[in-house]
Amino acid sequence: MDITPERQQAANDLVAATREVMLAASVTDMDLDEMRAAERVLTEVARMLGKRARPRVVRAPFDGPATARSAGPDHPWPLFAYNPLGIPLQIHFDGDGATARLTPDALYEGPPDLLHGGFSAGLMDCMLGVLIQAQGRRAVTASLDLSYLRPTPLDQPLDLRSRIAEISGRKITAEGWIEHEGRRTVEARGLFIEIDGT
Ligand SMILES: CCCCCCCCCCCCCCCC(=O)SCCNC(=O)CCNC(=O)[C@H](O)C(C)(C)COP(=O)(O)OP(=O)(O)OC[C@H]1O[C@@H](n2cnc3c(N)ncnc32)[C@H](O)[C@@H]1OP(=O)(O)O
Repeated sequence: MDITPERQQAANDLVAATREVMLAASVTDMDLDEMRAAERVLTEVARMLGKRARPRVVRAPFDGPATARSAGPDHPWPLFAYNPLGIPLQIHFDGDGATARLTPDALYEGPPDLLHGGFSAGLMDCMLGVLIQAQGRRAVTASLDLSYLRPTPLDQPLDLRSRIAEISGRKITAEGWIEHEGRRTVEARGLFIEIDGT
């Protein structure tokens, strides 16, 4: 990553604040005038930040997850620290497995009071894909199968887990699941194919 630690921290803080704004803007029940005033402020902020922009969101280094994995389970790897659209995760690695804890808020609602299934799929793709990345392998998702076993609630802590199931040449199969209060709500199985390049 070609930015200094101070800039990384400032970018992470800005993204975290943006996420707060996204949630507040989605659920606000203020008066019309106040909403319009907030919109003007946000438009101005967007103009200010957009004066000098990169073509893409900052990428974390490829070997970040592997470094976190070798440092042990107490050194989580942060995901989506640079992108407010992603669901931020702190992924802990332990050998061939990964875990993360998340409390999804109103931004991630699908059915009333429940986590949107598309977000569950994205979370699983990340839990599986980053675990593979943490083994030092460059791989992309070829297929991802999900079973939605029971509804996944919002505003409650969820445990996300993944593990490597099988490696055969370039093909890596990984499994993952989402748990609420010890019961699985979603299960996933993904096939990842190793690729060349960066
Ligand atoms: C450059 C970027 C660097 C990135 C560095 C990593 C960054 C890490 C970030 C992690 C972040 C979180 C994880 C996000 C992960 C994504 O979101 S990845 C984005 C979504 N995925 C994609 O865009 C992939 C698009 N698909 C492709 O590029 C190509 O189809 C693939 C998957 C590379 C395979 O193409 P290919 O290399 O030509 O493979 P091919 O030789 O046809 O097949 C190889 C084997 O795989 C099997 N296979 C291939 N596809 C399938 C399939 N869909 N179903 C079943 N079997 C299949 C074949 O049957 C074959 O099996 P064998 O005959 O060897 O037994």
